[in-house]
Amino acid sequence: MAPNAHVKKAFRAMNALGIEDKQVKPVLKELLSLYDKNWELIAEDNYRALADAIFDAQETQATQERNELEKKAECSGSEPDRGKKARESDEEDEDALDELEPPLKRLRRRGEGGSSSGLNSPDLGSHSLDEPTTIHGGDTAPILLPFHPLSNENDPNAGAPIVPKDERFADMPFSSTHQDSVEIGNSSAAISEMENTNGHVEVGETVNTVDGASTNGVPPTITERSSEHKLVATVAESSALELASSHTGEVKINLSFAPATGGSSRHLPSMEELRRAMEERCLRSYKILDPNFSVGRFMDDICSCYLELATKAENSANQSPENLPFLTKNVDALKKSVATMAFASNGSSDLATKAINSSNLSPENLPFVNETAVTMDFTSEGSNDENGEVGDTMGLVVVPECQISADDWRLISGVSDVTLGRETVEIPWVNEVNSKVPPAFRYMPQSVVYRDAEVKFTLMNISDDQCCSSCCGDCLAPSMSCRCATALSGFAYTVDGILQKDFLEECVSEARDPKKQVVQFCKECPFEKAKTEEVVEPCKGHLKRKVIKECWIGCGCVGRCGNRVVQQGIHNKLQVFYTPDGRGWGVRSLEKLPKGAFVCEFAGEILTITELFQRRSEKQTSPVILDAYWGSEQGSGVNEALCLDGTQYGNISRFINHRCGDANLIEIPVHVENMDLHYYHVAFFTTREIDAMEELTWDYGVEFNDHVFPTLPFHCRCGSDSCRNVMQISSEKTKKSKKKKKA
Ligand SMILES: C[S@@+](CC[C@H](N)C(=O)[O-])C[C@H]1O[C@@H](n2cnc3c(N)ncnc32)[C@H](O)[C@@H]1O
Repeated sequence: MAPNAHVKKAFRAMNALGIEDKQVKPVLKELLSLYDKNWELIAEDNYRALADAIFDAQETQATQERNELEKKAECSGSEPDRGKKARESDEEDEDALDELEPPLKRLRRRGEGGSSSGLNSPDLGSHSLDEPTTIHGGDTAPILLPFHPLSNENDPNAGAPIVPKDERFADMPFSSTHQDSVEIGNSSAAISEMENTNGHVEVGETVNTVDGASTNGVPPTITERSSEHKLVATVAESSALELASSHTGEVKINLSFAPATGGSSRHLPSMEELRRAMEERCLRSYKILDPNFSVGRFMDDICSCYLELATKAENSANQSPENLPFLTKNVDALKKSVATMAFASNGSSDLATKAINSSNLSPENLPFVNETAVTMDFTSEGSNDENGEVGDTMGLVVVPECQISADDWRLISGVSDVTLGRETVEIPWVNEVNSKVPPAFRYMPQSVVYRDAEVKFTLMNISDDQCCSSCCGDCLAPSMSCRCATALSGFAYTVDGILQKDFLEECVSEARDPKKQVVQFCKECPFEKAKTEEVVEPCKGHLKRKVIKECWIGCGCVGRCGNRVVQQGIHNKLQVFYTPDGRGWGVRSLEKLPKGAFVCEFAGEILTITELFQRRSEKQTSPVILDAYWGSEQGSGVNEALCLDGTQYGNISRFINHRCGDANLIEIPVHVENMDLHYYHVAFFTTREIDAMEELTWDYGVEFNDHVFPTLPFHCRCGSDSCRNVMQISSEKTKKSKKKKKA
């Protein structure tokens, strides 16, 4: 059978990148099944997903081959002349590495060749990175943006969440894990990581008006300015690195450490190091696939554009601020900034705003890191006054510290990874519904004690029966009799790193099937006590749960032991997206997940229940109560009854929405560090196979007729057939109509 047109096109696009058919075929096959033959998704962004997948496959293969090489080298290593051998093997390794790298990556790294128009028409063999930085005009390659599946005219559902498959149980039970509501988009209340970072950033551009004579003797990397915001000092550091410059050298981009952060004592990376690192990152983070792309040239282009725009302004009669290139296109940020004041003094604040809006310069491509200052250097005619105040012509524009709100900052910086690089995988966000950005919070991959919670991970308190010191290698190997596993009733995980089928089924039925539930009652419930009401109410009961014990540092096994899953962190491709049906942000999986797969844990501040109640009067909370052992023989002291609050400090799980009864995730207590009954990790696992693009949900355990803290009521839109909110509303209606009839 002749290959269909889709297949042909895909092959052609990959061939254009120098990828052979035999490399394309297996990956395409996999992708087709993963995307359920959705060619639209595969073809999006010039077959970006396919190219990505091929690179990933090549990288995996390369790593494997490299590991094998290393292993072989280790085995055959001989003692004499070690230094020379090591040097030689380093060089060989580098060469081998180069050989193993995907061809496109190699090209990009060395600046050999490239295409002139992205994936469709590569033109290998054009500019080298080492060439003079004079490439302008139309031959710059397009930058492919991160993959955000968008709905389109033909397929309005593309990118929309796939409604989870039903997996119903009769009569929805009470669950003792509660989740409070989080105010959507209430970013001003929460502390933002970005705000924090912003506190250190000095972002500015200077358009100095110094004539040629006055610049004599000033090194080209030094910016002339006299702002009270001390950008001069920042750039005048001898450790400044010149990143790029315009063809004529009039415009430069310099990078230096801010002196206040002690940056001057750091190692100053070389241009080559920086370029390599950035190009790797561009490939990884932004999926810039065009072989012609080079960070160096991109920076040079910024300089050239800057010069072009400035020259235009110079030539125009009024030097309109519209022509000033801003490092921000966010109006609100500048409304509050010195920039606005500067223009206002000139009677041009609205023009400043226009200028901001018209700026196409994307700051995400500039190094806006918290310890580093970026400056642009431009020399033209005119003058600044001595105090650095902005004169009548082009002026210094500085966004001062702490003036930009978190939302502004995210808009400006285009931060697309909600984890801020704190997980081993990036988790992008996308909003195809409105212009909202994710709420502000500080991302932390692990829970951290807020203040009083008694959580100790001392080596002293890991008793022998809580670790497997006599194990070695992988505890899941058949010959091992691992204590961690035997402390409970056997291993929860399979060798593939997913939950054992039986274990999962039991967890699900224990949580959802009233006949299987075991509810424990406290003599004095910490929760009821914390309410500080005159009469302490009786305990409402806490669901007993199956728990997992993973191996940890006291154990003799290897880090890759199969009984270490949750502690390895998130590894699947997830995305935060804005739900189209009024549930705010949610999380979906970008790839198919098997049943029983670990997705993420619920990380947040570890609070005592007392702290939770104190906090409740001041802030919104989003707690998960760690009550799996409450009501068992071991009582809970005041500082031992704990919960996790992910509202202000948390991880991706704070975005996971609720679904009544048949959610596709289940939370399972996992002991990692020890078997402390008061603190454990709460890990989410899939209850069934998950499709790519399907939203992930868990049952918060909220009772919609229970208006008692911590369950702040929300109108449930989970859409489940067993929605407790819908049932509750209809039962209330029935009651009301019965009452009416009686009356
Ligand atoms: C932990 S947050 C989940 C993330 C949240 N959607 C957001 O935008 O940040 C919980 C809040 O999300 C909303 N939410 C979660 N599940 C919902 C559902 N099934 N129906 C309506 N709102 C829901 C409620 O406002 C709830 O208080």
